[in-house]
Amino acid sequence: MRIDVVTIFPAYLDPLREALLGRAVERGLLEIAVHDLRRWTHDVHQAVDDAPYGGGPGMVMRPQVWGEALDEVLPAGPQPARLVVPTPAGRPFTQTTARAWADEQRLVFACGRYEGIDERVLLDARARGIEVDEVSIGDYVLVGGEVAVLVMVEAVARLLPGVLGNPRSAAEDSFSDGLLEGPSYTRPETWRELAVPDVLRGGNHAAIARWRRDRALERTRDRRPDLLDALPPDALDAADRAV
Ligand SMILES: Nc1cc(-c2cccs2)n[nH]1
Repeated sequence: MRIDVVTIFPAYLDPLREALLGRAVERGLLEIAVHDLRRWTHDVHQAVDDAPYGGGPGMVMRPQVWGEALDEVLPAGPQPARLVVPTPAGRPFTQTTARAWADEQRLVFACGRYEGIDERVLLDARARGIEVDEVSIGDYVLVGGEVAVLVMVEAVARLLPGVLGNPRSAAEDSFSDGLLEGPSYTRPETWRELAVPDVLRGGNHAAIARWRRDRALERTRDRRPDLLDALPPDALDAADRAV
């Protein structure tokens, strides 16, 4: 997978070179290119935004600059690319989104200001046959899209083959079965007079699986009842419903 990010703050994306993602890039499991949007300005001030038509606070990012940037980064023609625009006004980005995008050849992220990018940039991209997704990472407002891109790139990249040490991690993490993950423990067996649950220290794998499922169901019911409501009718068996 190749990921391109267009932003006026390229350094904000440096964390993508660190740790797990940095190693995945070094190993050629994915490519990440970050582009400074100001490269496509032609005025001495390198202006990337302007006052909104119709008035109102803040600034809107100019279509000419974005148009030239995306013409270069996302050339027209038959390429399986997806343009992702983070915005508080977007559709929710979820683990389902991350899994779908993990199958893409190319993802191009456009980091805009909170007040947004001129709508015509998205209309033009769609008119050129490009899939455009406006997505939100949560119901709160950031200043720019860069942090949202870091979140989404990490959520997608960890699903790519070879990126995680143990592929079971991605298969069994929260949301993989529609539930939140339950509590985890490691050594020592007792810490500050708090003991690891006995069942986890025994060798009964069926009992451990049951205990973990029960804790996941309890936690999901307590913190995210909406996820329980969204489960398919046959997702919970009699033992689950007894929790
Ligand atoms: N979920 C979410 C996205 C955003 C922004 C994207 C671009 C500027 S602000 N805020 N909150």
